[in-house]
Amino acid sequence: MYSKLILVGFTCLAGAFAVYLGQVVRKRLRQCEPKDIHQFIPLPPGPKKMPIIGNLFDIPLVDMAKVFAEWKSLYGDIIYIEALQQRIMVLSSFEHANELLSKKSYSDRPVPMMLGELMGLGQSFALLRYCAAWKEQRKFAHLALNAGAIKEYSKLQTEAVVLFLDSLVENPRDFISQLRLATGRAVLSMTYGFPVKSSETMNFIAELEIMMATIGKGMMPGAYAVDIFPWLRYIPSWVPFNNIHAIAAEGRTRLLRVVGLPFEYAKQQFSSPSPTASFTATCLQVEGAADMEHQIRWAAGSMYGAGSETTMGTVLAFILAMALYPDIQTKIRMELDHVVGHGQLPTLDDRSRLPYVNAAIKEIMRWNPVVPLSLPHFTSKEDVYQGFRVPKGTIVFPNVWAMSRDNISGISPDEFAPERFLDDCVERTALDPYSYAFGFGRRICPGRFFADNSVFLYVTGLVSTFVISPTVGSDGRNSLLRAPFRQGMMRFPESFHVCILPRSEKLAEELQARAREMSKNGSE
Ligand code: HEM
Repeated sequence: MYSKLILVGFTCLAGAFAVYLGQVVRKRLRQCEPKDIHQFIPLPPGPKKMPIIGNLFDIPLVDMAKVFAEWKSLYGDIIYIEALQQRIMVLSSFEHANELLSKKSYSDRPVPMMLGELMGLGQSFALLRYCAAWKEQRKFAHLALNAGAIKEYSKLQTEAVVLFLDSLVENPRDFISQLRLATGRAVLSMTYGFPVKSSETMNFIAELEIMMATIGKGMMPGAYAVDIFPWLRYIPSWVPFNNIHAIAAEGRTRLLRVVGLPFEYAKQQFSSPSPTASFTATCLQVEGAADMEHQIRWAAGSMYGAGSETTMGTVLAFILAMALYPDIQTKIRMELDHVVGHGQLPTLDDRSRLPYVNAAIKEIMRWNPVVPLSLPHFTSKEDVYQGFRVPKGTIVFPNVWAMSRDNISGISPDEFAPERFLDDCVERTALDPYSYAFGFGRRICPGRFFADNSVFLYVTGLVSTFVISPTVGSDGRNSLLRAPFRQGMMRFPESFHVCILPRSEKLAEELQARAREMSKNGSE
């Protein structure tokens, strides 16, 4: 009897000890995981690092995306570099970018210290970390910019395009600054409900463009010393040669102005008897909007920076392509004349009947993608992918430029050829740029439907009413082939010259009459 009791007691003790031991082992393993185990896993390949500075001198200062694409033949599709402690991974194929950024959902963003934290732009959802505030702003953007909601804005988008085309009749040489104005007008009007052609719009665009220059500079990795050595922020402002605080204060003041003032206008407009449809008005209608005003203000304040220059750069690439490829311009025009009517400005309703135009729009986004390294994502935890370790805190660039260079269709990637997207022209069509040009996963561009409609209206408006050609002179086409491209996060042709002439005097007069009519109907 006693021996039975002892046996049962012993068995219970042994069982309890085994359970305890299991828990200890599991806990230890959890502590090891993932970090320690990952230490033994190799990082993805990349150029050899130097002590302390890493690959600092390997990182190209111009055409970064193109150089990274060339590295593909040396290191493969997943490249890893380090510069001054910053880890960077470049994904050069659509499959890897889609797998990591969309399916595994690397949705965080790296935030530059000067621009994001010291100036305060980190409150804008384009630069917010992956957090509750980002989710709120993102919901607002989805509400006001989804494929159905953007129909509200087609009138203002058409107005901005007509004003641009009208300006070309009188002043074709000024097409770049006129296009900057037009794309800015459309985004501001959509965001806050300003009339497309108004003095408020002009004033805000002037201020916003100054802010854009600051943002353009601050987005470059390591633009300010404080981005690389964040502790510099603690050096007091009275220390000689320390201008960090002065630069930050100036940027912060300007930013608060350009985000705050138009929002106040939109709020007033919203409470008037006949409010105009706009991004802000849509958000203010949401139940409980008063408690979320801060997020609405910053969601709206994100639009100009993200939407104006990207659209402009895309249309500039199209204008360059039309001067370089007159045969393709003729094909687009023939389709427009045939489907919509000679010299008629197409509307968004015509789009589904214009396959060649749609292929040409895809081709602009592929030929010279305006954000060739997209916007960087960021890893908020350790990971292992394809046998490689992906450390926490790695900046991840999807190399859109490399993705756009595919040869699947058999047509050289350097050629501007909409045919590569048409089933009846090639055996295998090229990878659809809508799958990569607007980014990936939860961070995908929320303005893509609005942008796509704008690009359609510019492309069709330009070709149906004007002829674009190289400027007269022996070196016309050659100088276009050497057109300088803006360097930085955004890449687009700048300061190039083309000849833009109306197809006929009658069409020019019709355009002018239409622009006058719009001004009379309350735009100014
Ligand atoms: C042709 C024009 C455009 C292109 C090529 C473009 C491309 C992109 C890309 C590549 C991203 C980064 C996505 C990612 O991180 O994975 C992005 C983000 C963004 N875009 Fe666009 N975009 C365009 C126009 C617009 C327009 C017109 C708007 C607004 C009206 C807009 C608003 C935004 C915003 C707010 C973000 C940040 C999203 C976030 O971080 O959650 N974009 N865009």
